[in-house]
Amino acid sequence: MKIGIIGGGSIGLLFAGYLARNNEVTIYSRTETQASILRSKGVTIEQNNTSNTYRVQATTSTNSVSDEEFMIIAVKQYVLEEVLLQLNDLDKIPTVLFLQNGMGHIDALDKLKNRTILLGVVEHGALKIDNARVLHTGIGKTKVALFRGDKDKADLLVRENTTTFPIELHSNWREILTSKLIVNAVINPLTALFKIKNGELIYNRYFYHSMEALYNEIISVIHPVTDNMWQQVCEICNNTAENKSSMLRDVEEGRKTEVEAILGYVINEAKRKNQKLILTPFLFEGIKGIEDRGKYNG
Ligand SMILES: NC(=O)C1=CN([C@@H]2O[C@H](COP(=O)(O)OP(=O)(O)OC[C@H]3O[C@@H](n4cnc5c(N)ncnc54)[C@H](OP(=O)(O)O)[C@@H]3O)[C@@H](O)[C@H]2O)C=CC1
Ligand SMILES: CC(C)(CO)C(=O)C(=O)O
Repeated sequence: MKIGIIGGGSIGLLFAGYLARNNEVTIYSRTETQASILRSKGVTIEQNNTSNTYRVQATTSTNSVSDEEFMIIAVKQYVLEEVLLQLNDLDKIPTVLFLQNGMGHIDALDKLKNRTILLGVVEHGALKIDNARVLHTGIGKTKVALFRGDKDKADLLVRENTTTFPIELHSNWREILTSKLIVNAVINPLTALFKIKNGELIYNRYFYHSMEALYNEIISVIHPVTDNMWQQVCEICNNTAENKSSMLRDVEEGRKTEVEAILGYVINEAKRKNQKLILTPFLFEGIKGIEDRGKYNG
């Protein structure tokens, strides 16, 4: 199958490498510099002292899409609007899969003309090393569900399921996104503000208590869809113990974070339900403050 991936960051490179084992993959990167490196070197996935390189095609996202059957959108939520406008002929791709954290992208999907739209959540830890290499820091799952269109298209992706790159099909997109939202609302802001790897939230009893308190506040607004949500949060911390969350990495590199799509969404839901929150707005302001300080420090 021909698969396109928009975004050559941690998740884009991880998906490109694993999917290139059996498919023709093209990465649509932001810069021609990265595209040219990818064309000549391929994508290398490093994991547990092993390193595997896969051949891919690459071009920039300002070009028209080719004749891919499947397009995976692996950019941050806050550049999504710009990317969807920029990419010529995206409408022609039959199936598009969105992998963003948070819930900020859902409203934009109705405007798209693609026949099948899938939503996915990624529980892997992945860290881009350079333009062509990614470190697979934690094996998690990718959960995929149909937003609209043809369910058989999701099966095309699920057949790529392996032990190092598990892919599961779920029946309800809202359920998988809600669970992931709770995970990110708890893990990401705490790791970003405390400057710790995901595992420390469970190994350090003080951080663990902070995480429990935040979890209880978040689930008072966003009700879990499974009985074992707390265990799931802890399991993800454990599976990605050596990983820096995407929000911590954004903060360290002075980039904008996805806090608006994650905690911003929780705060809006609380307002809508007339609920008062304490920890969530505190953390939201803390992360926005760090983003703002980045601007002044150049
Ligand atoms: N990393 C992780 O462990 C996890 C990430 N996620 C989610 O996956 C999504 C992607 O995250 P992640 O891969 O970590 O983010 P990264 O910041 O590593 O990658 C995003 C990529 O998007 C590229 N990009 C930005 N603008 C454009 C554009 N106009 N055209 C093409 N590419 C563009 C960036 O290019 P450039 O570098 O040139 O600016 C960058 O390579 C996020 O929603 C994140 O929350 C979910 C679970 C785990
Ligand atoms: C699963 C987790 C918490 C992995 O770090 C993630 O989604 C992120 O960092 O954004």
